[in-house]
Amino acid sequence: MQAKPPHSLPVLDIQHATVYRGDTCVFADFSFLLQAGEHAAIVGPNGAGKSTLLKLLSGEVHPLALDETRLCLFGQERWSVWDVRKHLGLVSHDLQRDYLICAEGLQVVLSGFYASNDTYDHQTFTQAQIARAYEVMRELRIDSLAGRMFGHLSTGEQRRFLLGRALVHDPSVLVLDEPTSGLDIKACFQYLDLLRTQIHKGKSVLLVTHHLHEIPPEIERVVLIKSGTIFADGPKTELLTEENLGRLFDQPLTLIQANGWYQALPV
Ligand SMILES: Nc1ncnc2c1ncn2[C@@H]1O[C@H](COP(=O)(O)OP(=O)(O)OP(=O)(O)O)[C@@H](O)[C@H]1O
Repeated sequence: MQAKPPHSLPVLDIQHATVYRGDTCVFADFSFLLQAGEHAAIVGPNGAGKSTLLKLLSGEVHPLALDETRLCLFGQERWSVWDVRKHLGLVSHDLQRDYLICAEGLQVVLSGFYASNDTYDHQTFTQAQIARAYEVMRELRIDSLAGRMFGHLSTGEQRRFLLGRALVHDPSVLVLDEPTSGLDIKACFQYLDLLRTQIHKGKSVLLVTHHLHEIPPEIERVVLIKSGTIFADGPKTELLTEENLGRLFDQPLTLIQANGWYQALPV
């Protein structure tokens, strides 16, 4: 039987996962499926388990080894860190914190090839890899900043470099953790514009957030999670209601919508 190409297999298939962080059971019997080519926004309040889900994908945390538990990436139950890096472009806030402030922009993007927090003497880069890094920086409009130190860049510019780091492998899926938090309106809109370009180029996007305004119109599926449990999963147009979001965040709110974008306001 011919093996299916990775792009036609489900990106992510989690079945019956129970996950602990320290003594806290974050997920009990958690299941989630993301098909190839699909986009989804996982929306939940602080402490819902969003970061834990991302760490499950990056291999930083593991589910309990129960008979009924399955965790497949691109159809594979066992994957190497290398496979994850190549197929999943992970952009998380931890990176922004951990990054060496003296790394130059180009090094930040190149470090994606090694999933490290800087480039080091023992790492070598081919001309093709360097050319790819410049291609990504041009696409993200940060090529003129290639020689600037990461610590001397604005938060918006830093975010774009971290997106570049994730894109350098040309992964089929981008996984983003609250990508625009901390950005001003212009930087936020610029970032979302770049993200939408990636979606239009065919990348799947899994966005984890508690900010409704950063869910681009192209992401049509939302998964509402609270206390490690999915309480709704389906079309954004049906699930993003004042009632559902009020229950999700334990906070009455007014929901506004324009051109496929959403925003929550106080009542
Ligand atoms: N290292 C840890 N040890 C013990 N408990 C943890 C640890 N990390 C997270 N938790 C707990 O796990 C639960 C889920 O945390 P997680 O960080 O995944 O939530 P989150 O949805 O990402 O929250 P936020 O939006 O605030 O980032 C929380 O109750 C949190 O206190």
